[in-house]
Amino acid sequence: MPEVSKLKKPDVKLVLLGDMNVGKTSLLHRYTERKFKDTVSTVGGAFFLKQWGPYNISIWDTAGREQFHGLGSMYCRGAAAIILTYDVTNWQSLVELEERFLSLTDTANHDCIYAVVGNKADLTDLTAQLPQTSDLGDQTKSEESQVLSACPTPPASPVSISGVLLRKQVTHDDAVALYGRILRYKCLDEKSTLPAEKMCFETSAKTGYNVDSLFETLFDLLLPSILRKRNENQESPTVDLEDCRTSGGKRGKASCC
Ligand SMILES: Nc1nc2c(ncn2[C@@H]2O[C@H](COP(=O)(O)OP(=O)(O)OP(=O)(O)O)[C@@H](O)[C@H]2O)c(=O)[nH]1
Ligand SMILES: [Mg+2]
Repeated sequence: MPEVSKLKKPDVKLVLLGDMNVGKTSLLHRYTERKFKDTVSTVGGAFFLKQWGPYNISIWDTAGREQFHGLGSMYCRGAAAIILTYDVTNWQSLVELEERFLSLTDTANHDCIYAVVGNKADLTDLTAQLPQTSDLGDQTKSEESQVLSACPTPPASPVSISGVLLRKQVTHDDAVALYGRILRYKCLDEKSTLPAEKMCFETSAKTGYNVDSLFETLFDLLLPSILRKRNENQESPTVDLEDCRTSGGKRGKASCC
């Protein structure tokens, strides 16, 4: 797997959360391996280390199945960024984020960054069906031009290249509204935190649509956390047990609101 190593010490932790079948594992495969592969439903969780410039970012892919729910808060402990993933064709997958997954983030860092991500956009949007240039070799680039020349302007009617588009069940506005509720749950001021327009994405793990943009936006936003952590480690090379106990100790919902 390119740029992925299991030996280096991670600087920060990013966690993918969301219901089963929304495409968390596929998003990670697409980003790390540049492919859309067959997946099996994740058991427990899986860990990848991504080298981002001189920094190492651990990315945790978690299981969405209810039976693994208890593990979620453990995976979120000390997280610097959490991707809350839903499926744009499945309204319930957005509801589950709020009802089942949001409370798991209580163990994340107090300054954790949240992204709300609607995956499988290729099923509902024509633009998300076009292959992403960054993922294409020369041969596939010419295939892309064929697709583009066969479709010089996007058709007005919802007819897709690969078949009939599905009805979008979750709109961008629904995701933005959820992002606002997440900020309120976290007792964060909307004016002083990252804006919803920047933190709500629609992606397709299948075509690669917006996948690099999602991960790389988050990595850039994580830079201050990484630098702070590296500074702290240089200043105090000894282990602070109190800090260890509370590093994931985000204030609980009840205590902050
Ligand atoms: N059309 C389309 N299908 C997708 C996309 N992403 C994932 N899938 C399909 O959705 C199914 C579930 O994908 P996974 O990546 O295994 O989902 P998951 O969220 O990791 O599921 P759990 O591990 O059970 O929590 C698979 O059949 C994927 O091929 C996408 O962007 N577009
Ligand atoms: Mg999975």
